[in-house]
Amino acid sequence: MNSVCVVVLVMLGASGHSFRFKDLTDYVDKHQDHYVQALRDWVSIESDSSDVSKRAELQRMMGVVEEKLRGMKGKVDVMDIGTQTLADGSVVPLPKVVTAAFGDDENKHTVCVYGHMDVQPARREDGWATDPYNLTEINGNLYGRGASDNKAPVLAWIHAVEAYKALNVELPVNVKFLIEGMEETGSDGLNALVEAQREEFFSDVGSIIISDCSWQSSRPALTYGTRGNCYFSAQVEGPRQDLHSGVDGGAVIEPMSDLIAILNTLISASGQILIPGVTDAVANFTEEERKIYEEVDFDLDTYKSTIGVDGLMYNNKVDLLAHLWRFPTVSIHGIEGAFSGPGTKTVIPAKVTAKFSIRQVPDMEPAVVEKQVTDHLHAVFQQRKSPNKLKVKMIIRAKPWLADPKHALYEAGKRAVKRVFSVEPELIREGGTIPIARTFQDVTKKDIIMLPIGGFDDGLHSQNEKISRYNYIEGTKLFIAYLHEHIGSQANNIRSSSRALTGS
Ligand SMILES: CC(C)C[C@H](N)C(=O)NCC(=O)O
Repeated sequence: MNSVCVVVLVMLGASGHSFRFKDLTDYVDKHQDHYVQALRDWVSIESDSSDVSKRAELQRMMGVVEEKLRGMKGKVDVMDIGTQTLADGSVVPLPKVVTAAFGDDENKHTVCVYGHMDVQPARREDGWATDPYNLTEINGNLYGRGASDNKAPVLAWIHAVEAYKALNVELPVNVKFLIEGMEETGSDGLNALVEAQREEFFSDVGSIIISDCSWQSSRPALTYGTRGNCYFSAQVEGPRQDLHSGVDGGAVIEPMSDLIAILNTLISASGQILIPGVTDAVANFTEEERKIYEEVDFDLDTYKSTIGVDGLMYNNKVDLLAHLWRFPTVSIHGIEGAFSGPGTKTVIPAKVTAKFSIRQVPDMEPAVVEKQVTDHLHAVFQQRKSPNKLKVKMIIRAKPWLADPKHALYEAGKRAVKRVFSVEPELIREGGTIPIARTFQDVTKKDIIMLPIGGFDDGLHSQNEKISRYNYIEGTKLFIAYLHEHIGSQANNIRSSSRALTGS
């Protein structure tokens, strides 16, 4: 091959499309302060989906996304997904879903970028060093609730498309967006929307991209699996109202004692799930998986110091990663109705409701887990012969998702990572849950790639959540590169190559 051919090939890329990557990334570099300000504006909106008193803010957030996409001249639609019935029976509107389309060239592949605008709760007094809703930059990190999960990644995708348009560079693929506002609480209403839109919005979509997760180390990663989530409430109700522990203590069987006792039968100190049958369906840990885990750049000491603990459940990398990614676990999150303020209130709470969840993996079935957990808790409660009443309810039923990391989409992802970061990405799974991922796979039958830009130490859901300026800006470049590399995989090849593995 002569040098003229080489130069032409570099300019056109493997696909034959011209690709002004340097112009695009220069544009991103020049606009980075503007991108940080956009993130500051978005983080300032308290779009907490778990607190209905914040529902107006969440709706406002969805309106801001809609306006942004309209301003970019996308074909925008706002979809009503109905209402949510709360525990007390009241009904509130669900936040609207915003979709947009950039380009409708039939000769091009169409990707759909999914993201969410809702966040977990955050209050300064939870231990944040800065106001969670005022994005604050310290040493290259941008601190704020939702910064990493998932506002910066959604903005990075929007800015990637914006850069192509601003420089008049033809988008190599048609790009659609689907942005929701209930991800953190189980994507209420979205499953039905995906079903309803299968032959409409999704008809021309070739593949779906999700950037709602994090790297496992400082090395960029591609994610090929997430755990699911069966989230429960267990309520024990006793006296008509709260009692005085001096006046009545000793006479009554306390709801809190009942509740703590049954919660203590969920998981052992060494991490073994004690609910009969729950782990029976878990898929076998294969040698192939073990080999992938061995390749992951993950240091236990760094992990310990990042999360601030002295010891872990497992002391070798492979076992630890396996228990983070592909084995189930039980977490107890909190108790509603319990005294939790400062001071020394001596109350006997009359009604207490525990919240706990089981991160669920292939091949567990939520309906089976629901029955196993409910039967188990009622059986141990019965043994206590308590006069109190127990009610168990499964509130979130999100299935796990698993893809084939050898799929052509992942090859495109690898090339994009290499182009931007000059390293091979690692292939990882994610212990958290993206509830809609599995529905996308099962209902639309489209292939999915998870392309994370969050850092391993971003502190999602925790105090002082952040994303680094580096990850945000280089992540935008990664998305620009991915849109190009995607066509390098040849749309036909992507459409016909092996489908994602399902797991159940
Ligand atoms: C790391 C997760 C996949 C991020 C996601 N946005 C999330 O928080 N999902 C809800 C969950 O509880 O896992």
